[in-house]
Amino acid sequence: MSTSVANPVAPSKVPQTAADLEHVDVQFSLSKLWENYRELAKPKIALMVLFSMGVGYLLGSAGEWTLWPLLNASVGVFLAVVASSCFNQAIEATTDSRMARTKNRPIPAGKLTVQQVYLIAIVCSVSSFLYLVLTVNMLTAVLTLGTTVLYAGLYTPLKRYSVLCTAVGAIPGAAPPVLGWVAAGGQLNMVAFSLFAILFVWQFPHFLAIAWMYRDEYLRAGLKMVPGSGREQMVGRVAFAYSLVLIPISLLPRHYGLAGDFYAVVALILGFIYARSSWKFAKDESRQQARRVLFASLFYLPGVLLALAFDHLRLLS
Ligand code: HEM
Ligand SMILES: CC(C)=CCC/C(C)=C/CC/C(C)=C/COP(=O)(O)OP(=O)(O)O
Repeated sequence: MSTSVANPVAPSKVPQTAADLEHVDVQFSLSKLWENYRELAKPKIALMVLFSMGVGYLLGSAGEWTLWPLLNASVGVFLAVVASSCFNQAIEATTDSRMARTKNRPIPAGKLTVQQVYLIAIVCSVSSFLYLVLTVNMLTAVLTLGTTVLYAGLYTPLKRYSVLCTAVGAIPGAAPPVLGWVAAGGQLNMVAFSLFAILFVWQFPHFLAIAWMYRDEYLRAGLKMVPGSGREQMVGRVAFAYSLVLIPISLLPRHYGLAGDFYAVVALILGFIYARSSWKFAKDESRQQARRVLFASLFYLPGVLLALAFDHLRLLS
């Protein structure tokens, strides 16, 4: 494992004497330390993962859910998300340093070394696996570890070689509700698959909009994230096609009896809003329209999951 990243501590800042040490602002250092670890964990994405997992847990427990197993599953999956993100940042230290969006992450900014981040990744991965085996169940532990392996071991290196990487990355991305489902004792059946399918398809307009916005950065960094080889309107059209496919897919939970008409109506309305933003993006590939697709995606997913959870509880009561 080699690194070209500079030593995080500049020599001029290293305290030389005991008197210097007294002047080290402990509070400042702690807040800096916290900032580094927060950046490593990608907290907003982690929150969305935990929320999706929580909804999967609620649906998988068929009305018999209790708080402790949910908290245990959340701890285990959170550790795996941190591990996944650390592996990703350690593997991509060089490409991250070439993009404005990622160049201030702890490794390219010289605040943590590649080795330190790999160490955190391994510790979090092992802790996640053991924690889930001991407090939840073996299936959840194995699937969560598999999710990290797929994300860090396949998707992340593939970004440099093929645009198909995003279809691979969408598999770990769609795993969270299934992890919650199996943590609650649910079987790996078509019902669990319907939750997976919603997140899987949802991701395409989400990351196509992002890939288009950052296409120049990705190109400079040598990452193959944008389909269509630069052809006009290609990215928008693909995003729109996926947003249309998402509409019938989003109705599967109703088909399997997880939720009822309330959910179906909300899913149709949100699906229409998401498809409309993608359609506008397809017609006018601009930064503003791409941002709107990203915004619609971040509104769609929690909205659909909330409606699903709410309607499921309504049917049970
Ligand atoms: C192949 C799949 C995915 C790719 C390539 C991807 C990529 C990205 C990127 C690059 C950003 C940063 C956008 C920016 O800085 O402007 C982002 C934002 C975000 N993504 Fe994804 N994403 C994927 C799947 C997911 C999944 C599965 C979730 C959650 C379950 C998710 C949740 C989010 C959230 C919440 C944000 C906003 C974060 C923020 O504003 O800091 N993404 N995504
Ligand atoms: C254990 C578990 C549930 C893990 C889930 C991992 C996870 C959140 C996957 C999301 C999907 C994804 C491909 C994100 C983008 O990564 P990127 O490398 O393209 O993002 P970046 O360019 O910002 O690093």
